[in-house]
Amino acid sequence: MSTETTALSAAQDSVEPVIGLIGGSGLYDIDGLEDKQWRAVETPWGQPSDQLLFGRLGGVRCVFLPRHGRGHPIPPSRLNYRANIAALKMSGVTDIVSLSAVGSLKEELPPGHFVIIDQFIDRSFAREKSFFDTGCVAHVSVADPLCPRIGDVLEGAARDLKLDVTRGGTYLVMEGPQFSTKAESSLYRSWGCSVVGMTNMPEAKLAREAEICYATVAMVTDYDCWHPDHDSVTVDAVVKVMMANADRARALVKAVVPALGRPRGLCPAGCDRALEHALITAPEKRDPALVAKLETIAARVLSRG
Ligand SMILES: CSC[C@H]1O[C@H](OP(=O)(O)O)[C@H](O)[C@@H]1O
Ligand SMILES: Nc1ncnc2[nH]cnc12
Repeated sequence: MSTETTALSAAQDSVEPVIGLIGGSGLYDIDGLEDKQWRAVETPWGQPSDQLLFGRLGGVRCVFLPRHGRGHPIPPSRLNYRANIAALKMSGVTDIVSLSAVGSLKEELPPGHFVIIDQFIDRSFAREKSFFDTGCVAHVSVADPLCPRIGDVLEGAARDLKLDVTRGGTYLVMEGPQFSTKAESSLYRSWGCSVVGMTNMPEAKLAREAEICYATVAMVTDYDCWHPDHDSVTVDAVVKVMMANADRARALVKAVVPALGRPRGLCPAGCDRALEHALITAPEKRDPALVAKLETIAARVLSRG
């Protein structure tokens, strides 16, 4: 390789991170952001849940999106997951930290506990799950659906802050909006799942298609409905625990953003190169209208033809 080519690929491989923060139930704003500004972002997939909040934390560029919109008007099945992820990608986001309220499926994960998720079982069924479609087909790997590099940073910060945290756990994504039956809750427990929630899929799959590193902090708010010594989950109970969790969630965000924002090389886990070998439709068979939409999330690979 010539010196010129080496310098060029080194430049392409260096990342100035922009941190995306997706706030779940109870987290509709982020405090401590400097130069903050709510701005509407239109995408070829429609409107995201709300305007996005742009700003800086410790000098690092951040973009916050309240997943359900401010005031929580949108239920999990009606979220425009594609628009949410496309809006973050179009805003330059390279790394997403998803913050979510979840029910616990294990005795040892009580309300107030944080779990840095490493796997999902996706039982959602009434959602658009891919940016790709007839006219441009792609199959990305989601064998490891969460970014371990961001997971390491989250774990280190959570331990420094002395939060009750577990590294690793499977998040069962249900369709909702009703909470689970006791039979469903027992089934998920028998599968070894750690927590249950309604939102992180297809969000994580779409982030992978958009080549954005994605990690989830699941904040336990309840024992769902399986625990003999605890009442079945209600929204009131979730909101109450989330209020108590909110300060810890904000402290964690403040701690991780400066570390995640340091200039770095490509993600060692390859999340940011997920489309490298994923496109299968021959260039001459691609639908130009779909390709034009995909330019917002997959320009890196589409430009090769
Ligand atoms: C308000 S309880 C149910 C609701 O909370 C979780 O949302 P998020 O992941 O955005 O915090 C859960 O998935 C449900 O959408
Ligand atoms: N028990 C539960 N089931 C689904 N989503 C939740 N979000 C918070 N608690 C939940």
